[in-house]
Amino acid sequence: MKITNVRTRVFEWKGHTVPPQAHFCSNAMDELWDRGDSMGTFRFHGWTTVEVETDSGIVGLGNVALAPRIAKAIIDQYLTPLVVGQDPFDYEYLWQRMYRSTHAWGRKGIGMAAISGVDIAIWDVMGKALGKPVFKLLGGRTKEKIPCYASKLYRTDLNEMQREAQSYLDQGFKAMKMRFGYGPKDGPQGVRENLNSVAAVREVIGEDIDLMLECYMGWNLEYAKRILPKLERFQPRWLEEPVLADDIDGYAELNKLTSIPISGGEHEFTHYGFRQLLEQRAVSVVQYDTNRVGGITAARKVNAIAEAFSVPVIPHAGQMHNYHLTMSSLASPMSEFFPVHDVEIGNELFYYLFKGDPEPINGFLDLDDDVPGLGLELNEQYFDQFNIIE
Ligand SMILES: O=C(O)[C@H](O)[C@H](O)[C@@H](O)CO
Ligand SMILES: [Mg+2]
Repeated sequence: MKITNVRTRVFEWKGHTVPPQAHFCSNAMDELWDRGDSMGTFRFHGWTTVEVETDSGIVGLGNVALAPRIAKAIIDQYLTPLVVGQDPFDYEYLWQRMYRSTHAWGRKGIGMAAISGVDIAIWDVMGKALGKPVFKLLGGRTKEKIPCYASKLYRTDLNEMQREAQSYLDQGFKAMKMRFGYGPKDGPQGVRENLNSVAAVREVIGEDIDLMLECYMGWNLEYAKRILPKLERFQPRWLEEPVLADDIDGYAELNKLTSIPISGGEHEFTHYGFRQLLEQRAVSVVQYDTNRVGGITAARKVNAIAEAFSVPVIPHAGQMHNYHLTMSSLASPMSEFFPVHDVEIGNELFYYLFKGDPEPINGFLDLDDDVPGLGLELNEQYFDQFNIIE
C-alpha cells in the first residue's frame, strides 16, 4: 500500500457562538495589562482535517485543532512531500522523517501539531486496512469501558455553575472539571472568588465525586503557592496548568508543595517533552492531546514512559484520537469528556465537524471492537455552518 495524497481542509465555524464572558477562564493572557477578551486567543473555532489517501482506496482521517491555517500550510508544503509514495505501515519511519526534517522549527507547537494530524490519519489508514479499531493495534481493550469526567463548568454565576454541576450528577458522571475565573491580577478578592466557586460546586456534588480544578496557565508560581493550601480542604483530584507550560521548575515545586496533585501536558510535545516533565516529577497526571503531542506514534511512547513512572495519563479533550490511547493502556485510567453544547470555547466544535465519537452513559464511554480505524467520519450535516478552505 502507498500513500498517494494528503488532503487538508480548514473548517472555520460561522454559526452561532455563545458571546464571551468576563472571567470565563483564567489563562496565560491574564497577566498582561490589556484584560479585554483575554480568552480570545484560546478559542478553538476552526479545525484542520487531514485525509491521507492511498492507492488501495482507503482514506485515513486526522485532525489538528491548533492554528488551523498554519497547520494546513505546514502539512501541504512540508509534510505531504515526505509521506506521499510511502507505505503507511512504515509509520515510525514516517514520523521520524517528518520530525527530523522539520526539527529546526517544528519539534514543539504547531509544527508538531501538524505532524500529529498526519500521523493520526496514518493510523486510521492502518486500522481500516487491517479491519481493526486503532486501539487493537496499540494494546487492545484494557477496560470494559472508559470512565470519563465531564469537563466544562467555566466560571460564571455561582448558581448557574451549581445547576450545571447538578446536571452532570443527573447524567451519572462521577467526576467533573471546573475552571477558575480569577488570578494574580485580581488580588485577594479574586482569591475569594476562586475559593467561593469551588465551595459552591463542592456543595452540590458532595465529597464522593471527583472534582478537578483548571487554571489554564492563568496563574504564576507565587500566586499558586499562596492559594494551594487554601484549596486543600476541597480535596481536588488535581489542579491543572497553574503556571506557563515552560515553567517546569514551577510545576515541580507546586507538585511537592501540598497534597493536591498538579496536572499538565496539553501544551507539551513529544516523548522528549514528557520525559523531562516526569524526570522532574513536575506533574502527577499527564495530559497530552494526541493531535498535538506527535500523534498516536508519539502518544503511545508517552504512555509507556508514564507507566514506568506510575503517573496516570488522562489525555486532554477526550475525542476519538485520544480515546484509543486510553482504551489501550493501563497507564490511562480515564478520559476527559466535553459536553455537547452551543459553540463557546470551541472544544465542542469537534462534534459539529466529526461524527462517530462515543456518547457517555453514566460517566462511561466505550469503543466498538468491530469498527476499523478510529471510527470517525466528517459530519457533513454542519458543513454549511463552516467556511471551508481547501
Ligand atoms: O483541559 C482542558 O479541557 C483545556 O484546558 C480546555 O480545552 C481549555 O478550553 C481551557 O479550559
Ligand atoms: Mg486544561
